[in-house]
Amino acid sequence: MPQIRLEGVGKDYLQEPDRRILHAVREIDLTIEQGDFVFITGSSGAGKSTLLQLLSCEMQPTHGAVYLNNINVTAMSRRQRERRRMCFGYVPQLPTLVRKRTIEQNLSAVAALRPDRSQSLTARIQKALRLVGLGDVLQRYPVELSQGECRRVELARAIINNPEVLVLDELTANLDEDTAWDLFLFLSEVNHLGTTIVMASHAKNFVNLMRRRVITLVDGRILGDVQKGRYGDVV
Ligand SMILES: Nc1ncnc2c1ncn2[C@@H]1O[C@H](COP(=O)(O)OP(=O)(O)OP(=O)(O)O)[C@@H](O)[C@H]1O
Repeated sequence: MPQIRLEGVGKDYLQEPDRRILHAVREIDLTIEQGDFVFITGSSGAGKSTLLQLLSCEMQPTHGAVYLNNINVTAMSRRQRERRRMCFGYVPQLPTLVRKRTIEQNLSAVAALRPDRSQSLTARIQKALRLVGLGDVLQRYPVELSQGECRRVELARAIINNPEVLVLDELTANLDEDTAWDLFLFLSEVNHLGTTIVMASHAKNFVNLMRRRVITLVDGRILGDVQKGRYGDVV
């Protein structure tokens, strides 16, 4: 049974000021199995971020349905959908750390959603930060960290509740090669332990080195879906 299945999924946006309808994602049929590592590639505006938000139930489609473990999530109430969303760890494209909160406060809001009696919140936060290669930054504010460190904090927040699926939107954009490579190696290990990873990326070199499943979007449609693919593969 596929972990995630999209059937005829489309997303339209109403564009201001002329109220033109933009078909950002069109009639997508897609299945993702538990343990897959999938790159979503395509040029700017191809619909990658929209597709990630649709498949992780962050956004409702205009057409079609999203199934998680064969259950139609699109047909659920908002509250039921939000509960299902707990199985995802999501790092959006734009930074989302709250500037006026410490790193500990930023992570504890998410960690508290899935309490674990065997460990304190602080211990869990420290562990997640260590896993992504960060030292003691608990009492620091986002503005006191580099861009790469902030991305790592966002990744730590995404993994803290042991999600079944990690959905990552341009996690390594604007990071130096060493930092990006460290993150790709970390993600390989997480995937090896069974977590599904779906990642939008422009990082051509890394996509080519990793040789995982590569989905290529063009104008909101899937043009290529290649196992052990390379950036831009369409067959
Ligand atoms: N909230 C929105 N309202 C209106 N149009 C939107 C909205 N979000 C995205 N779009 C448009 O939908 C299309 C797809 O956007 P999306 O962000 O999914 O593409 P992308 O492939 O992730 O692009 P990039 O690589 O630049 O991040 C673009 O033309 C974008 O301008």
